[in-house]
Amino acid sequence: MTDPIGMENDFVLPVDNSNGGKPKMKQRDQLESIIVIGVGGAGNNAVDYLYKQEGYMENVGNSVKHYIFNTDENCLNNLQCENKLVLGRNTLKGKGAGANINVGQQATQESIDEIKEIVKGADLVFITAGMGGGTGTLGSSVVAELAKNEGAIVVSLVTLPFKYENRQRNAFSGIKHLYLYSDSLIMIDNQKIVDAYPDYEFTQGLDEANKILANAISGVIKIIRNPSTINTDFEDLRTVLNNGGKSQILYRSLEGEELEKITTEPDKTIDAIYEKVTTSPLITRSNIEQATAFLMLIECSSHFTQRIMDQFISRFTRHNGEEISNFDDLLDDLESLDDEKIEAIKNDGPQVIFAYNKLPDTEDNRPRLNVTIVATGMGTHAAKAKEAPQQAAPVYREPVQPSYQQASAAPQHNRQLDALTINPSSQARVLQQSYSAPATQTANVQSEADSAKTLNLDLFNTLSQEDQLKLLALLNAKVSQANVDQKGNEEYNGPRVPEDNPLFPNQAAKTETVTQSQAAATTLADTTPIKEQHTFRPSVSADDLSIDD
Ligand SMILES: Nc1nc2c(ncn2[C@@H]2O[C@H](COP(=O)(O)OP(=O)(O)OP(=O)(O)O)[C@@H](O)[C@H]2O)c(=O)[nH]1
Repeated sequence: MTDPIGMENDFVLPVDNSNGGKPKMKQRDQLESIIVIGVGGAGNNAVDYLYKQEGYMENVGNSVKHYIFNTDENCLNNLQCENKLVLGRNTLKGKGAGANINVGQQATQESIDEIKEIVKGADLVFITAGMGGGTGTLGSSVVAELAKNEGAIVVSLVTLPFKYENRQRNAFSGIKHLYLYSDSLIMIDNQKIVDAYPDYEFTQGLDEANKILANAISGVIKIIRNPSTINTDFEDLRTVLNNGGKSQILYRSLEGEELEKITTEPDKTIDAIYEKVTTSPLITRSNIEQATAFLMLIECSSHFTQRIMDQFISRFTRHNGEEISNFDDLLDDLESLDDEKIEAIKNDGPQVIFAYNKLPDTEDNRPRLNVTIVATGMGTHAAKAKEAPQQAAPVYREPVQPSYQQASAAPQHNRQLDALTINPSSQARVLQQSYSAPATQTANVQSEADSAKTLNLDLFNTLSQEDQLKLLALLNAKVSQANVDQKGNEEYNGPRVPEDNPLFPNQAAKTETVTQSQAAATTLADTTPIKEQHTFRPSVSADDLSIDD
């Protein structure tokens, strides 16, 4: 059946490189370890879909290990993938988890030793699962956590249930956990299949979702495995995913009519291509215009000239072609090019790492384009700031206004309070929810001689309520400013390179740190989810406060 809205993808396959030769694969011992794991029925089907695609195993999949995990042994036996693991076999005896997410989680935990062995030494692990069912919903996050503990990049691709299944609560419980252990989480909304393909036969509709999952997986593998004229590799993927924020993987294959006017009306055609690449009828909202880094593989026919490539990539990076004003001056005076001047050069827009491959010409000289994109940084502070460049000081998130602030007027000038300084580099354990701090907590107060003496925060309770309000308001302002300074430096200079940003620290550990600190002292304006909190929260503890007398 033809695609009714003309937007779905062909399958991703490697292409000949521009020299006309076959792509040369790396030697086996040079290869990163890539593993694809399908957990539960939907996850198993997505891996099976990959298997069945003509050319996938020969061209992409052979250097990758594929596994299907399920509590339901029958389901495993009906699929082609030969690496199968029955989860919780001792307890469930090969029967399914019966839509019970706790049963699925326990079954997966029962098989933890086998899973650890499978993900041992992995560099990149793709996990696919259907959210809402018993096995994949929480089983996937158990697998993701084990993979992350191995130091792997974890890319999770999941489906959200149809509305009529009434499994949304389970589904979001799964997403919440999986998000913690995933460097990238791609969600396909099954309900959107109904809207986009209402007349498709049921399984054919499901396959449209499976196709997107499969394309995302094979597209990323291609980006890091296949040599091209301009090459990208695993480390590029690591850099881009290390950029933080939400990420999205997009793939689109276009040709014929869709690109007919690429040489005569490039602007219009590029707008149309952009629209098609960035909107998929099934993937949940991507907000790709907020991305702060892109990894792209562009495979295209000779119609894509230098000028058209410039226009096309700039469409994503929002680069408007304006010259950097002082660029020539800098070039003319290289001898005086010091660190300060280099620091002042603005990288205006998201970073792009791209691979390029020329597609062989067809007999009828049809324009062709395959584009695979990993976009990251959506929903981050930097991305928001790009949307609102007029803001003088970037704001990470809308803090919930604490009640004490709503009640108080703007803080009055107070020499002692004004001199308050904050060390923004410490972990988040902010101010007490109530004004009375535990007697054990202290703040450092600096005398004029700059020697620190200690103020017991019990003293805080001796202040009048008005002074307490002033102090708290001022602290909050200082925290925001410190955060702005710190994050501004880190995030406005483009994506962080791995050296600056420890690679994928154990997310579980992160969560624990924040949870402990939350227990120690509840933050004043705290309604942010744990992961976001870890990333964006102002970081100040009572121990980090000092007051210049
Ligand atoms: N797109 C797509 N979605 C599927 C497919 N199979 C199942 N789903 C969805 O995934 C959800 C979970 O179903 P399964 O993966 O079969 O469930 P499970 O994780 O194996 O859990 P149990 O069957 O309870 O052991 C369902 O509610 C469906 O919404 C599929 O082949 N394609």
